[in-house]
Amino acid sequence: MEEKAAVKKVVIFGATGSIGTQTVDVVKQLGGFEVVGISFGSNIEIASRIMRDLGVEYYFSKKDIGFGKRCQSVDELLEKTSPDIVVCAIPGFEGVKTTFSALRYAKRIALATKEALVCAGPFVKDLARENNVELIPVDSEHSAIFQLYEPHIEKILITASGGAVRDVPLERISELKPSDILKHPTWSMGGRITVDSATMVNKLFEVIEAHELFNLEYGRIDVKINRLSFIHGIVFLKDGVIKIHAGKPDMRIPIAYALTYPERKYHSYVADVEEFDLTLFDVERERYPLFFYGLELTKDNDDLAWRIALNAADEVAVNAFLNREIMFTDIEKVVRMTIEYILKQNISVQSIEDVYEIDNLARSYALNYVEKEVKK
Ligand SMILES: NC(=O)C1=CN([C@@H]2O[C@H](COP(=O)(O)OP(=O)(O)OC[C@H]3O[C@@H](n4cnc5c(N)ncnc54)[C@H](OP(=O)(O)O)[C@@H]3O)[C@@H](O)[C@H]2O)C=CC1
Ligand SMILES: CC(=O)[C@@H](O)[C@H](O)COP(=O)(O)O
Ligand SMILES: [Mn+2]
Repeated sequence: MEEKAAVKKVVIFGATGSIGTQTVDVVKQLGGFEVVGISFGSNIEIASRIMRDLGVEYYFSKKDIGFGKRCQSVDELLEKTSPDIVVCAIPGFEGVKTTFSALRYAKRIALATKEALVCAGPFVKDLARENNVELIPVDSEHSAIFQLYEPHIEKILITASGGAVRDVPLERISELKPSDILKHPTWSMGGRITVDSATMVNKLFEVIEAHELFNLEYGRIDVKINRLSFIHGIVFLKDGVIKIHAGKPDMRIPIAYALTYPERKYHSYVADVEEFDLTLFDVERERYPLFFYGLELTKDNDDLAWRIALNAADEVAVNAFLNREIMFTDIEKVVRMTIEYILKQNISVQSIEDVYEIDNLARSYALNYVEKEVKK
């Protein structure tokens, strides 16, 4: 008789967000997974709904939701729940910190928080190896490459949608407001990543993420625009074979794969040939200056310092933009100036403590720069 697989215990960090709530949908369809704990920021309404709906016992948040068992820290949440899988889906540097916690307790991390690999890729990978933690990407393009991956790779390609600015005349981009930039053409996501799609800082993060996950030199990672986000990733093998990963944009698919890997158990809509969009366009240099600025930096600087500064400054600038304190095009200034400041300090990142220190330094610089030089 076939043995029944044990139910897997899951903790979701960032449960009330776009990835978090889609993870809840997936778990409900799949069966065989029990959400034993969640963390969230301030959305008590959605958190309460998830807790009740799934019968979640533990949570961590600065807010008290009035029922369930509230933990005092992320570490306590992980200690109490002993999860098999942690879904890391908190954006920004807070997401980096909580991913480090997950690396000490989980057997598998379903990683949406790409910032962890951008700011601290080598440390994240070392800890995963030492603690025997499987690191499975959730980011759609990286899930695609992960699913296609085999040795003998010549190069890979990940796609970009082009974000909200892709069809806007260049001279009008600076006028765009948060409500314009938050209209993503293909995906429905949280605020930070949606703005990052428009600057293509998201794609710069993803190039770095692919470099870390698949140990590929930057020169072997290509980016093209696919307007419907129908193609997610392409792997070019040395024997001439090209493998394409495609399908309608739906984050539930990579989330489910990260939970069920190496099996596939999730059911979703299957696109018909009439819906295929296999056309790829070049990324325009003038439209996405930060993306190209960052790509230049990958060429001769493999130290982490500029990457930590990139994330910190972008986080500060995107917040300021969403709060209507700076213009969309000011994001570029804040990020460039902060990276240049950090590069001048000539700090080599040797430890996780250094990562925290540089984040602090870059964040303070960026905040000050926004306040003194760019605020409207
Ligand atoms: N959304 C997507 O399709 C994709 C997202 N990603 C990555 O996944 C991550 C999450 O993105 P997304 O789901 O879109 O983001 P959202 O903004 O939709 O959700 C963020 C979640 O994190 C919580 N949160 C935010 N700040 C804190 C904090 N300081 N402490 C504790 N919890 C916090 C929020 O809580 P609350 O709302 O309750 O305050 C919310 O639950 C990001 O790293 C993003 O780059 C990657 C690929 C695709
Ligand atoms: C869904 C997902 O993986 C996002 O990271 C996506 O890549 C964002 O869209 P852009 O291609 O516009 O950056
Ligand atoms: Mn992506």
